[in-house]
Amino acid sequence: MPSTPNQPEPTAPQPSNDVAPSDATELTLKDVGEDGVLEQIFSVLQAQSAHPPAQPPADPETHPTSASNPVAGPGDLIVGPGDDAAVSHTPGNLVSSVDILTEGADFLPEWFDPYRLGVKAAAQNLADICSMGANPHGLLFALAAPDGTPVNTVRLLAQGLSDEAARGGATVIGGDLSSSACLTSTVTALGFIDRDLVPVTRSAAKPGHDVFLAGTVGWAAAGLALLFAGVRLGDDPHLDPFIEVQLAPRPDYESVQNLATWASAGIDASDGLAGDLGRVARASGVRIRLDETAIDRLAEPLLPAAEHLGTPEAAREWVLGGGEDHGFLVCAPAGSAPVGWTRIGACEEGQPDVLVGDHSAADSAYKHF
Ligand SMILES: Nc1ncnc2c1ncn2[C@@H]1O[C@H](COP(=O)(O)OP(=O)(O)O)[C@@H](O)[C@H]1O
Ligand SMILES: Cc1ncc(C[n+]2csc(CCOP(=O)(O)OP(=O)(O)O)c2C)c(N)n1
Ligand SMILES: [Mg+2]
Repeated sequence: MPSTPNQPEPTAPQPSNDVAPSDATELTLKDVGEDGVLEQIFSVLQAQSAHPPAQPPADPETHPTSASNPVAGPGDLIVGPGDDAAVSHTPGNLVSSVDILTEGADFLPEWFDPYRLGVKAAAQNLADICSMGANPHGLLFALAAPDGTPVNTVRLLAQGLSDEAARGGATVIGGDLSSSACLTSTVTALGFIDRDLVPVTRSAAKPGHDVFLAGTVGWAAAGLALLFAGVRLGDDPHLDPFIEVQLAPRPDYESVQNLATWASAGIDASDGLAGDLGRVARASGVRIRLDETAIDRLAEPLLPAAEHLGTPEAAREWVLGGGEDHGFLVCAPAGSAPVGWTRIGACEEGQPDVLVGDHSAADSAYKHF
């Protein structure tokens, strides 16, 4: 039976290879020009494909995701970055998604960390592909940045993106550059699903299904609250893991391998567990009842962060309402989830809703506007 969800390892992801920052370290995008920036990005991506990524140590007890055994992606890249478009030899049906990270809405300059932002840009897109039951293949990296941005910032971004892509079984296959008043990274992810498999959509939950979680929920929200309160990585080792998940979420890609063979409906929890399940409930026409004991269990590890901020009740709120960990939520027949998944509730007949006790939480998803 599925047990405790995987805990993120507290170790920070680090740039994986020994690419020298080059003599362009102090130079800006304006100094080197568009071709110069591209050269820098390509050198990071090429070094990446020459060296398999070094992985932060994972504790197999708490983090079954085998970081040292990246998920193998489908398809072969025939033409990579540097031409008008990438060309891939691909199996299966195409699965595609895009997500934006923008200064102000998704991170603040006060805690901007380019390597980790690259990881986050890859993770949030790979999670969308995986939650459909597909295998990631490639990422397209569109970057708009002020012309005074250091070139090394872009190198680190590309490296974080590329390292996390490798962890998810994908590669960076192209992108675009533009100048802008503030930094915006837009990543498009492409993946594939076997033609004989049914994609895991939001609309296929049925009364009688159990609801399962792989990965974490609430850690990124705790990290965000800490960052807003002025806490930074390195200030307190007990708080670092939360900030780490906010800055560089690392979804449990291993658990979603073969998802389409056993799960019916699914979503990655980017906007909050209850709100995202609300989307599943509405799309499927089911009522989801969450197990309060499971929610309390998920809240427990967040208590150090909540107590640090003087708001112990926040732990539960982060679990139900916090996004950005990119934990995976699926609805599937009881008993069908493999090891690594935790049962957190069930689907039943009724008005579409997400119930925690008597409380409806279906409309709590994070909204940009
Ligand atoms: N600007 C847009 N144009 C077309 N479709 C969009 C746009 N923005 C969002 N969507 C679609 O709306 C749905 C919900 O988007 P979103 O909330 O961003 O999903 P997710 O949390 O999976 O990233 C997705 O299918 C997405 O493709
Ligand atoms: C400065 C700042 N404010 C707020 C947040 C919180 N936040 C931003 S986006 C988001 C939800 C997910 O983002 P979205 O871009 O909508 O991802 P999607 O649902 O499309 O996958 C949250 C909780 C943050 N990370 N940084
Ligand atoms: Mg989106």
